Amino acid sequence: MAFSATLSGTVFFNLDTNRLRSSPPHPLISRAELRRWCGSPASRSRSGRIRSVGAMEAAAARGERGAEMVKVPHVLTVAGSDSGAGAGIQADLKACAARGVYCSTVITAVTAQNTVGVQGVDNVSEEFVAEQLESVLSDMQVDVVKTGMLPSPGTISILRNSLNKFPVKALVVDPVMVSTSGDVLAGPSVLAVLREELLPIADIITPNLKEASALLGGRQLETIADMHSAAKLLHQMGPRHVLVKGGDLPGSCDAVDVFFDGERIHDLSLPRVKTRNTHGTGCTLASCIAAELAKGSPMLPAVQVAKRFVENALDYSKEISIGKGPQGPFDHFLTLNRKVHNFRKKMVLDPSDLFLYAVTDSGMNRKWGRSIEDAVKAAIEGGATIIQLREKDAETRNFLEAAKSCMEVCRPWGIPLLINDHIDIALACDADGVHVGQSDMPVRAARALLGPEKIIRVSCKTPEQAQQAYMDSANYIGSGGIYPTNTKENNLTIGLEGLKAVCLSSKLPVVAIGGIGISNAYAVMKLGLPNLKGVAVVSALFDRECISTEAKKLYEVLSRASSEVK
Ligand SMILES: Nc1ncnc2c1ncn2[C@@H]1O[C@H](COP(=O)(O)OP(=O)(O)O)[C@@H](O)[C@H]1O
Ligand SMILES: Cc1ncc(COP(=O)(O)O)c(N)n1
Ligand SMILES: [Mg+2]
Repeated sequence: MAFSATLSGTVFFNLDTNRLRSSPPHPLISRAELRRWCGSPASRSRSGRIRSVGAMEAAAARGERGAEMVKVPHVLTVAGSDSGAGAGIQADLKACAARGVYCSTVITAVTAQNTVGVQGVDNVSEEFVAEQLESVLSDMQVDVVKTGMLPSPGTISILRNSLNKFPVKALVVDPVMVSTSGDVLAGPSVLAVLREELLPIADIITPNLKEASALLGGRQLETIADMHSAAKLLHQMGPRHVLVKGGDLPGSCDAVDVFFDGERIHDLSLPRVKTRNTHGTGCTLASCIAAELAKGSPMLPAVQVAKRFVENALDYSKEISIGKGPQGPFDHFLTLNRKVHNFRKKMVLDPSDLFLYAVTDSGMNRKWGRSIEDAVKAAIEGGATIIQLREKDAETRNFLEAAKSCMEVCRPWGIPLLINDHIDIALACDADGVHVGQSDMPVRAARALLGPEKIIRVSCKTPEQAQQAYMDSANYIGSGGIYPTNTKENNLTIGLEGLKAVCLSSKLPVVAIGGIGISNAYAVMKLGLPNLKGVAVVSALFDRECISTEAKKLYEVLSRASSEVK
């Protein structure tokens, strides 16, 4: 297939001929230089990596060679500012960032707004809207334009002219008119020009019930059947697709939006989240649609993804409290509601946390008829300094529930909780980190998923593995099996000699594991090895009748050994 990527209009690559050329030939950059900068043709064409001549010149001026540029999907939002940052430009920026898309902004109005309502509106002059549009569209490769508050007919005409001059891949029109608080953001004067100039060139319009009604001259919209008719009538005004949003549909326990593509009606339904934090849902939905379109999605999947994103964000944010008014903003990044505020959150590992490392075992808890939360609680009461959940045969859903409950147990004590192997579960319950074995997810990949603040423990049997763990940005090492153990099948026993070799070569703190219990913990700690910060135990705690008593005894033995070697 002839694949010719037009790279910023100046550099072309053709897969058939395998040739790169700059057009016209660049006076400063030779063809060989061009090829070197752009990297291998195969990787570039597949990943869409590009380099414009302008960017190459800038890199050359900085003395850089070989770096690649990546074209990112780009949404331009033309909308009003919300000082409370729940809706408008601010929601658009957050939505695009959350969806991994670059967002530039042309501000049409500045509102003084909070969770109570809109206290003031100051429209940006039409000339200055035009100037912002020219600045962005003439320079940046905008894929999709999304509109929000367009407060005057003149602003709409200016936008239409800019889009004629700088065509984009798609236009998403959210015909913002009234805020959810009931305040007017764009009066009836915009209706005619909106219908005549913008709707006909829109790829999708996303009115809520009030806006659909206003566009249709005050038609009553009270049922889903009304929304179907409205979608069809609005489609006749020219947009390629119509989404009539039913966030405000009275008496429905689902949030139903009606999508019409000119042929088929789709009722898009998701559970209605019970929350006051719905300020900005419309702006967010339209921005997410724009973001998905900018990534290359077809329309219906873009709308479905966007709707799920809004529902998910509302669900995550249902308990957050910002502002005193009836309609709060929500959290686009799904982070504000983590229940960490009252607790000491471990951000980095303190090596002394490794002292008595308790690793749970579902089989043993079952045998003794204990819940995992109770087992963890007892271990902590007895002196365990860190917990690792190792639920080899639990189903993901049950494991996540157990992990969440154990987090509730650990947090008030300031005890870190790690998840064995399952990075998804660690992320979902906001655990302090993970433990990975040599055949699990590689540490680098785990780090990329977990970010810089989570703890990663990796199993190492040899000095080479210990060095690799350090280079891969693990936080510490679990080394073993020190003694033979029943907990892990076919586990090579490295003995105290093996532990010594790992500890002496490791730049990371080490915790010893494997067959350690009350009878031999002393011998391990008594080695007094540099970096050896503690022992990890499974059966010695969890395969005993009284976990907290065993933990206490172990803690005492370890304390005695470590005070003797100091
Ligand atoms: N409580 C809710 N739970 C789930 N989805 C909702 C809720 N409220 C609104 N939505 C969804 O958010 C999007 C925005 O809809 P809506 O609130 O009607 O628009 P606007 O913010 O423009 O008034 C729609 O997809 C709608 O279904
Ligand atoms: C500046 C500005 N633009 C748009 C909205 C609508 O918000 P919603 O997303 O709740 O419809 C708003 N309240 N303020
Ligand atoms: Mg809206």
